[in-house]
Amino acid sequence: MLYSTTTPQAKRATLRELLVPGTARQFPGAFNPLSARLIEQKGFDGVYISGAVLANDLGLPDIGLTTLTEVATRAGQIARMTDLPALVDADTGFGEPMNVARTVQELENAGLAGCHIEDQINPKRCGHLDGKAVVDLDTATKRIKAAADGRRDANFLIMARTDIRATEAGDTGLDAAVDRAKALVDAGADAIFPEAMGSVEEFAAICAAVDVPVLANMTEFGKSDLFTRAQLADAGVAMIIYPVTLLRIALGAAERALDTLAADGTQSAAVPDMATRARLYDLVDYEAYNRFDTGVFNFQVPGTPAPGPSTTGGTDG
Ligand SMILES: C[C@](O)(C(=O)O)[C@H](CC(=O)O)C(=O)O
Ligand SMILES: [Mg+2]
Repeated sequence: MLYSTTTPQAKRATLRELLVPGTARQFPGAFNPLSARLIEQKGFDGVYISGAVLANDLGLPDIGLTTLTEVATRAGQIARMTDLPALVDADTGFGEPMNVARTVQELENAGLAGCHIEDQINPKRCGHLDGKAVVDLDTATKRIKAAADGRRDANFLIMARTDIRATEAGDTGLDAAVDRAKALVDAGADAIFPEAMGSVEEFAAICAAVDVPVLANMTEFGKSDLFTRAQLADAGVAMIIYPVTLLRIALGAAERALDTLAADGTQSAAVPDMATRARLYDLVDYEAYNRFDTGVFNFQVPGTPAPGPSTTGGTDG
C-alpha cells in the first residue's frame, strides 16, 4: 500500500549485490511509476529510468532540455513505487562538476539506487544518433570524480557512460572506448556504460578491460543489434537496460487504439488489448487499501470472493 517499504539504502545495497559480471541482469525502463510496479511483478531485477523517456514524456526531444528538478522529481516518483533498485539517467550531470555533485545528492534524496553520467558535450543527444561529440578526458573524469565525492551513501552507484565509441570509426573507436572506460574507473566510477557498441565482441572487450560491472543498452532502432541476455552474459555484461521499450510499446498500442476508435466509432475492438479494470486495481494494490478501511473498496474481481461491506457506498470507478 502507498509506497515501497524498502529503504533507498537497502535498494542500493541490493543493486551492488546484483551487479556481478556475466549475470546480465535485466532492467526494463519504467515510463511512469505504475509501470515500475509491473516490472517488479514480472520478476525483473531492477528498474531503469531513461532520460529519453522523461524528456519524450514531456513532449520534448532528448537533447538535454529537462532540468535536474524535473528528472529528480519524476525519478523519485518512480523509484518509490517499487522495492526494486532504480538506476536513473543523469545525462551529462546537469552542469559543471560542482553541479554534478549536487545532482548526485538530489538523486540520493529522491531515493534512487544509482545514476549514470555521460561524457557528451552539451547539448547532448541520443547516444545512438550520428554527429555526437564528447568532452576531453580531463572534463569527463572531473565529472565522475565530483559525482563520487558528492555522494553521502557509499552504496549509491556512480556509473560512467562514455559515448566516445561512435565518434570514431572501427577499431579506433573501440580502442578509445576501452581507454576512456579505464580512466573513468580510475576517476571513481563504480560501473561502466559503453554507449553504441557495434557487436557482442565489443561489449566483451570493454568487460575484459575493466574490473567493474558493465551495462549494455539494448535500445531499439539504434546502433547495437538486439542481443539476447545469454549473448550479453557470455560477453561478461552485468546489466542490460531496455530504456524506451515500454514507452514505445505503449505508444504503439495507444496509436492503434485511437485509429480503431476513429474508424469504428467505438473502442470495442481494442478492449482485448487493454489491461482490465481488475488488472489495474491489482497493480495499484487496491485491495490493501480496503483492508485498511473497508469502505474504500467495493469492486469485485470476477472469480474472487466479494469484498467486505462498504461503509461509504463509494463508486466502483
Ligand atoms: C539510454 C538513453 O540515454 C536513454 O535516455 O534512455 C538513450 C536511449 C535512446 O534514445 O534510445 C540513449 O542515448 O541510448
Ligand atoms: Mg539518455
